[in-house]
Amino acid sequence: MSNRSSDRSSNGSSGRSSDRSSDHPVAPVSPVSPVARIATASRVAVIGTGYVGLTTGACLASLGHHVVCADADPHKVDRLRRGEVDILEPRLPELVRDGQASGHLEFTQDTKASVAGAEVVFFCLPTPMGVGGAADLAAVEAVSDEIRTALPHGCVVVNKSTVPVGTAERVAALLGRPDITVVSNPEFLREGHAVHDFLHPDRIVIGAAEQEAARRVAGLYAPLDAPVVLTDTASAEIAKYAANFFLAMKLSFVNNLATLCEHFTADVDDVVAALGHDPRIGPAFLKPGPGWGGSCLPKDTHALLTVCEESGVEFPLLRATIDTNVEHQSRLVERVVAECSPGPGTPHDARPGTLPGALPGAQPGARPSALSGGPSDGSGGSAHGSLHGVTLALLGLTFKAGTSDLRDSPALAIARRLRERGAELRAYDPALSETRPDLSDLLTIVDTPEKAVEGARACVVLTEWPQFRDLDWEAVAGLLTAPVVYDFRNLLDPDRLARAGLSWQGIGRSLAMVS
Ligand SMILES: NC(=O)C1=CN([C@@H]2O[C@H](COP(=O)(O)OP(=O)(O)OC[C@H]3O[C@@H](n4cnc5c(N)ncnc54)[C@H](O)[C@@H]3O)[C@@H](O)[C@H]2O)C=CC1
Ligand SMILES: O=C(O)[C@H]1O[C@H](OP(=O)(O)OP(=O)(O)OC[C@H]2O[C@@H](n3ccc(=O)[nH]c3=O)[C@H](O)[C@@H]2O)[C@H](O)[C@@H](O)[C@@H]1O
Repeated sequence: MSNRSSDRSSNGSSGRSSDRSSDHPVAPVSPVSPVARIATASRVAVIGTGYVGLTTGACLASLGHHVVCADADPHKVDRLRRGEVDILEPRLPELVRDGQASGHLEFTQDTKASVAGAEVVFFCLPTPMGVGGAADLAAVEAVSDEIRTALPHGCVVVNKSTVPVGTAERVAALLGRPDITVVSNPEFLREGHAVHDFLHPDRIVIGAAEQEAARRVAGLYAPLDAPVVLTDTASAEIAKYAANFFLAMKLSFVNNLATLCEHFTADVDDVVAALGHDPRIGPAFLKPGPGWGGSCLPKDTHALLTVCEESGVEFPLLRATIDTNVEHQSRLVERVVAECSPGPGTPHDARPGTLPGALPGAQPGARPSALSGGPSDGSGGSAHGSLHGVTLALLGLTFKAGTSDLRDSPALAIARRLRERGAELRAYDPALSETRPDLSDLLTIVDTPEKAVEGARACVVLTEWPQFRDLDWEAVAGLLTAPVVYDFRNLLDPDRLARAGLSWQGIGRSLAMVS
């Protein structure tokens, strides 16, 4: 394609306020600075009003475009028409209500009707993990079929969903409309920062076989101050998977690094700080945790793996990235099992220092050779320990702080493994205490942290909600039967916990180092 180029938008590059260079899971939600409105408004349809579609629709409307959003879920459409947004995204409810009030934003359940008069039609449809790990394109295919005859002559169909390479061509074939160009315009927003990221993107990637279609899509974003990468559809599709794969790779790297640090009584946070000063590496996205998850990183890495396997392309790093995540979670679970299993000589109500591998929480530094990690031989300790009769308190269930999304949450993956080992689980998550999703086959959701820890054998922090830092840890110590806190986000202040009489166990950091 002739328009392969990497350039900057006409607005230049200054002034963007993206906070991703310092991105880590506990980053505060960044303020969204105002963005100028468009000079020439377009008529846009957005199909699918989830995290990506609703954000796209509401933000494009805020720029001055006329947007009709369609969704197959009638309840969601009803709620949106009433201005009710059921996902946790700062500023999104306001943008939805403003868009409706100004007449720039409408919602319908009628997908076919939504495209009437549209110059640009966005697909923001789910592409979940399907059989064998491949991306399930059922929604994309169904909608292509549904709207093919209703699309206005010469309009542009834009795929914002994350899809395997070749999908733009496939959608074009399904539409069977030579007058219509299918453009790939992958989305890079993060949940919990969706509006900010949409209005202040690091880059806008547009893949198209026709310059005119690419220009029309780029024009929609004209007020945003962002670099635009114009390319072909295959490159745009690969760029999206490559970004999520690279992010996952950083996390698998840092989680393995944490294990290495545990082995040598080093401090992973200091190691990352040292790495991060090198501008070729940077500090972002290197916070160790309970494994990476969420609605996209797991499904996208698996989908890319399937693409590689099907096309006969070897990409060993990708397999290693996925496997490392699973192994990391096993290691964390085995740590808990090894220390909390009510085996001989491990009484349920043991005090600090009497647990195998536990650190004397009230005396940081008293055992400098003791690591926050459990067995560091890579095996993660005994795989045979049982947690039958053991109650554990889980703090945090969402896949990261700032969202209520549970899709592929590492917290749930760890909970499932602990449950398989026989543990009774009581969980508190600030984003779920009102909605209380039914997870009754796995755990009990309670509405305060105190109810979670009362009578529990230990507490496991799985999501980095900042408010956990300020819990009444003295009260927690009094409610747990053994005063151990597994901080799998390195969120808490170990000295603060020690003062409360709790033994803190983080990832990749020894108590000797943190004190
Ligand atoms: N969630 C995220 O942070 C990001 C997601 N993506 C990608 O964007 C795509 C959408 O993701 P989300 O917005 O998270 O999904 P979502 O699950 O939140 O929303 C999808 C919406 O599409 C609707 N839908 C499903 N089938 C439909 C049909 N046949 N007709 C009309 N509406 C239909 C659903 O009712 C739902 O409201 C996926 O490919 C995802 O990988 C890309 C970047 C960020
Ligand atoms: O394609 C997508 O859907 C999106 O996927 C991720 O965004 P998101 O799923 O919102 O979540 P992230 O903030 O990337 O976090 C993913 C996982 O990594 C974990 N994480 C993240 C950063 C870190 O330093 N450490 C860490 O453990 C989080 O806790 C979480 O489990 C990408 O960051 C977005 O750019 C992308 O658009």
